[in-house]
Amino acid sequence: MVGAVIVSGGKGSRMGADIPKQYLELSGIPVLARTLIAFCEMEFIDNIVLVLPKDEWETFRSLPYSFGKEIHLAEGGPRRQDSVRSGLKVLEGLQGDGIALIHDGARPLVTEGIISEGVELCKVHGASACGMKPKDTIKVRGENGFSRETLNRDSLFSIQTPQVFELKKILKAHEELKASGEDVTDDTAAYEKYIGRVYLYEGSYENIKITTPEDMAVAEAIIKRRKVK
Ligand SMILES: Nc1ccn([C@@H]2O[C@H](COP(=O)(O)OP(=O)(O)OP(=O)(O)O)[C@@H](O)[C@H]2O)c(=O)n1
Ligand SMILES: C[C@](O)(CO)[C@H](O)COP(=O)(O)O
Repeated sequence: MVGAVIVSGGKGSRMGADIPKQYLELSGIPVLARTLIAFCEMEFIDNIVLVLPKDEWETFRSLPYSFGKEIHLAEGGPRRQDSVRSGLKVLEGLQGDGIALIHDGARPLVTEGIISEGVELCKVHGASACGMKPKDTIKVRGENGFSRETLNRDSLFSIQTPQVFELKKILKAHEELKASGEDVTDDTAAYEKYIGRVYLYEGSYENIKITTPEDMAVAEAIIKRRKVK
């Protein structure tokens, strides 16, 4: 079985909006609804778990959308990794084992191709995550503000979601991570620490994370361009 955990338990503090960023509308449809629709349209996805702060469950249930698949709710935690763990546990209750896709609720422009390629590559390599080569030169900045080093861009990859794993393995990695008290910024880091390597494939420069206000304008422009194409 294949399940998706969509994490939307964050505060959206960098967006600085009056409402949680997942309810901001892009061409009339909330960010989170766009993300869920993308996953609900995929026939091979058996289960969808949405991680949300408990006090947003009613707001979510009152959204005027029928997603065509049951959306199971899990409670968000203080850090992204806590929200992911919470979602994976609910997914384990639903399907026991199989494959788990983990995706940011704040990445509404993910495509069918990116999702299905991630699953296929996970089946071949054990784990996969998409990303893109950075377009800029990447430097290490020293504490005093001066440049310290220029990294070799050929081997750098800016990581996105979905990230795809065997459910039991990524849950084990997250349980170990919790016990260790360490922080990570994505699930590949948890997997690499306790399980093994992750195959990295090309996502899209359009698969952006809605993080700061200008991301909304960029996302609107991408949606308009897709309509014209
Ligand atoms: N405790 C958290 C923190 C983040 N996320 C989710 O992880 C994704 C990526 O996080 P980010 O874009 O950083 O969202 P926020 O944490 O909400 O943003 P900010 O850091 O600006 O507050 C988002 O879909 C967010 O809702 C989550 O489920 N639980
Ligand atoms: C998971 C992620 O989107 C991969 O790029 C990213 O690490 C999330 O980071 P954030 O600081 O929680 O936005």
